[in-house]
Amino acid sequence: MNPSPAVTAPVQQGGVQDVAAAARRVVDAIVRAGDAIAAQSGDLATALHGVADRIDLAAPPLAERMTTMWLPVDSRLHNPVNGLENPLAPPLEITEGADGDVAGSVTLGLPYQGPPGHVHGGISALLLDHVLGLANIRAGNSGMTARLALTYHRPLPLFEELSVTGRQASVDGRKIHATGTISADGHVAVSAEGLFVRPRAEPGR
Ligand SMILES: CCCCCCCCCC(=O)SCCNC(=O)CCNC(=O)[C@H](O)C(C)(C)COP(=O)(O)OP(=O)(O)OC[C@H]1O[C@@H](n2cnc3c(N)ncnc32)[C@H](O)[C@@H]1OP(=O)(O)O
Repeated sequence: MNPSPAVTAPVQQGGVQDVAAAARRVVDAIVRAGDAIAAQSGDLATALHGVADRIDLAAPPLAERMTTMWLPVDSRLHNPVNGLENPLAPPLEITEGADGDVAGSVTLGLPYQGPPGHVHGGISALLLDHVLGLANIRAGNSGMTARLALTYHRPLPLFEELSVTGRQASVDGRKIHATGTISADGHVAVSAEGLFVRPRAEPGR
């Protein structure tokens, strides 16, 4: 039997992952500081634009980047959930369960706030869509999200470690069902049922 495809990417020190981590820190600091940085806003904006200009100068043409970033390892590095090279990714730390399930842990700060002190519901959907998708990839049968039904049982706290789980439940032709949860302090706060549809095979493939 083939081993299930890996859904985690290697952690690297000193590369693009460090730059993404620094950018994440900037986002968090801006949201935490709020009006406290109003007096320095001109200087700060100029400095940050300067950093963005340096990075833009080094970036390849978009079409080139769009090709290389979908190589299998790169897609695990740049996605907006556990992609360590993507500053938008919280990032969720993924572990692959021995039983084929996928689990993740993450602690979310103020940039992800919805209700006061709690996680925005759309962020929960993002985490679960991704982890259910990864569980399907691990199971060797994956597809596009066609429907994602979420139940919000209780508010999900910021600043506490959250556990995210996903598992493939069944496969019916091109239709794949997967389920998952997000828990805090051992209590399920959000549960999900997803329908994923494997794209039709292209003619000649
Ligand atoms: C590290 C890498 C990270 C990897 C993990 C990432 C996971 C993230 C996953 C995503 O976020 S994907 C992006 C969000 N999803 C989309 O953009 C999908 C947009 N929709 C589509 O592209 C198409 O609608 C889709 C491929 C889902 C289905 O189109 P098809 O033309 O292949 O479906 P078709 O009409 O042939 O239906 C096939 C079966 O699925 C059913 N179906 C399709 N869409 C449905 C739907 N929306 N709700 C319920 N059932 C649906 C349909 O009824 C039918 O059932 P039966 O076989 O029983 O008749």
